[in-house]
Amino acid sequence: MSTEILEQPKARINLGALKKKQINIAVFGRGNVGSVLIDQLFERKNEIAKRRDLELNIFCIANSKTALLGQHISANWKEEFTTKTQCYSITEVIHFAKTNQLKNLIAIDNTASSEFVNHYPEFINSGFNLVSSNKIANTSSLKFYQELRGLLAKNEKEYLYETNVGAGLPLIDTIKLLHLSGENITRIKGVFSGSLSYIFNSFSEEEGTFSSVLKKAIYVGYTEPDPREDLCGNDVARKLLILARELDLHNEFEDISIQNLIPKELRKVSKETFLKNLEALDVPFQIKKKNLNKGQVLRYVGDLHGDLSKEDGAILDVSLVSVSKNSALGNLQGSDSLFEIYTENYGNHPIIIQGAGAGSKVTARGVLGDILRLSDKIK
Ligand SMILES: NC(=O)C1=CN([C@@H]2O[C@H](COP(=O)(O)OP(=O)(O)OC[C@H]3O[C@@H](n4cnc5c(N)ncnc54)[C@H](O)[C@@H]3O)[C@@H](O)[C@H]2O)C=CC1
Ligand SMILES: N[C@@H](CC=O)C(=O)O
Repeated sequence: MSTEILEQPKARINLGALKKKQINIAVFGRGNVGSVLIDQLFERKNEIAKRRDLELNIFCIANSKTALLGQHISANWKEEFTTKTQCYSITEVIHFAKTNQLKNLIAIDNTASSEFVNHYPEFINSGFNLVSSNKIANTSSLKFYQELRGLLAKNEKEYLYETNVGAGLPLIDTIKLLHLSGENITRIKGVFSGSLSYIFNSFSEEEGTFSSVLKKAIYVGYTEPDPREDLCGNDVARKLLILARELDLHNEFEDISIQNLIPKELRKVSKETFLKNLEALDVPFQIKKKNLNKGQVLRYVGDLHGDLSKEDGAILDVSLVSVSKNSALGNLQGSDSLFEIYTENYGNHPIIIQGAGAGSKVTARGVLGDILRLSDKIK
């Protein structure tokens, strides 16, 4: 019997040359979060291409006034942004995507602008998916919120916003899954703000004035573009409302009871005047600190409670409280947020999610996570 050695057939398919799925990204807002996100995208691009067969391509980078548009923007974007930008409108960006036949589109909203949110429907109708760190769309009227979801479903588009609550922490996804799987969430309580966590953790422990700690929080990028949004409680209130709506509760922003931390005379002045007068906060907060009992510290807390099984049964409170230094909330360090999620089956032992609740790096990483999640969903 003779044995024939068969020659191995030559591979006919060059797998390396197979086209990767190209995801075309327009980034709006190139401030703290936006610019770190763009850098992270360029840093991770090759690794992601290798591991996920995805080509993440940025074709637009814009701030409030000007935009850089190009089929493939390079890692040298900062320099190009100073030399090659143009005034733009959203319609022009959409037109650019159409004429260049760009598919698999994602618009990223890293602004804090309500005006920009008004363009979401235009993006969706033009074939864009959305990712946002901006919390405004989810905290506008319930009517807008529901219509947006209707429009997304009609156009088979996605909208991800994991960084809206807890920056890079996996919070919204966890709440969504618990709720969808039928685990009854009965209460969510905690320190929702990274900046206010940092401010009260430092101020309660250290000798410095309130304004000096606040200035540092602004400087490192923990606060909102207008820090009054944090200090007046709106930012924490928004986060509370976003979580409430994830649980299908029908609350409006006006339903939230909010303790405003800004002295009355500084609430309506311009941002510049406010920033020049931060020292006006020193005495009121020094008094609050002095009035604390031994072993207590200040924490700014959000609380979603009441009857969460009824659409209109929830109570939403945002307030400054004194807690024992030895409690979970009292123990917080740095800019950590802490979310206690109480559910029927977990009883009195809440699921706890804790970690940095603000900062451009963790937030940008969370936005990048949403881009990757969305890229997987795009067929
Ligand atoms: N800083 C943080 O730790 C976190 C921030 N966020 C959210 O991220 C968003 C951005 O925050 P930052 O980067 O700190 O703000 P930033 O003030 O540093 O940057 C905002 C950017 O948006 C641009 N912009 C404003 N209006 C615009 C418009 N109509 N069209 C296009 N661009 C516009 C500005 O020119 C600027 O480039 C905010 O919505 C904030 O709530 C969310 C989680 C954590
Ligand atoms: N200003 C916010 C930033 C994240 O949402 C905060 O302090 O938590």
